[in-house]
Amino acid sequence: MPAFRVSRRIEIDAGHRIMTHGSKCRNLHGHRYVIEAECEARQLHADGEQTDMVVDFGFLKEEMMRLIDAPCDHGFIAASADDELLSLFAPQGRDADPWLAEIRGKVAASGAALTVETRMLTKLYVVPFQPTAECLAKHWYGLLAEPVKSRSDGCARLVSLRVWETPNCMAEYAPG
Ligand SMILES: Nc1nc2c(c(=O)[nH]1)N=C([C@H](O)[C@H](O)COP(=O)(O)OP(=O)(O)OP(=O)(O)O)CN2
Repeated sequence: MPAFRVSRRIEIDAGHRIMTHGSKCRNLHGHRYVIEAECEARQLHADGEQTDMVVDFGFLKEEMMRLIDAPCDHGFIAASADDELLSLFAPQGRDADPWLAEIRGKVAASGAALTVETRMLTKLYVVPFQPTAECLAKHWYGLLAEPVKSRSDGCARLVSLRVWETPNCMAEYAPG
């Protein structure tokens, strides 16, 4: 079946580590992540402000900035299971255990937790998985799928979400 596809990229800077990695990715390090959302529609909008579009690139950018850039850019992305790492971020003068329990509660309830109530007031985004490119692609796909549908008045669907960690390394999530 023929279809139209459009895609939009944003770039963010964020730190992470893969605690189970056998080599250098165990270290705290950062990436300029490139994130690309691809959307598809069988038919273009027939009328309104998105006439002859799958979804307005501007709407797609707004949603990617709200859901991905705002919580993660210039932040640190951490796995909720990474006790050693999270203890480094616990605010000074506070017992780390209740702080961590609160964050894990938010992760369990909402799928992720954003806080700047940390040591050095660092922006911290905690997720219930290891922050590999694959898992981040699936996570961001999950956040973006519904807004793509609603901002396109049901015309478009999110086909895939790609995450480049480096110019040479990309992971894609596409539920099919
Ligand atoms: N399948 C995956 N493999 C790796 C991931 C990942 O998310 N999914 N992540 C890492 C590290 O985080 C690392 O930053 C990237 O690894 P690597 O290719 O070794 O990085 P380079 O700096 O060598 O990349 P180049 O662009 O080739 O210089 C490891 N593996």
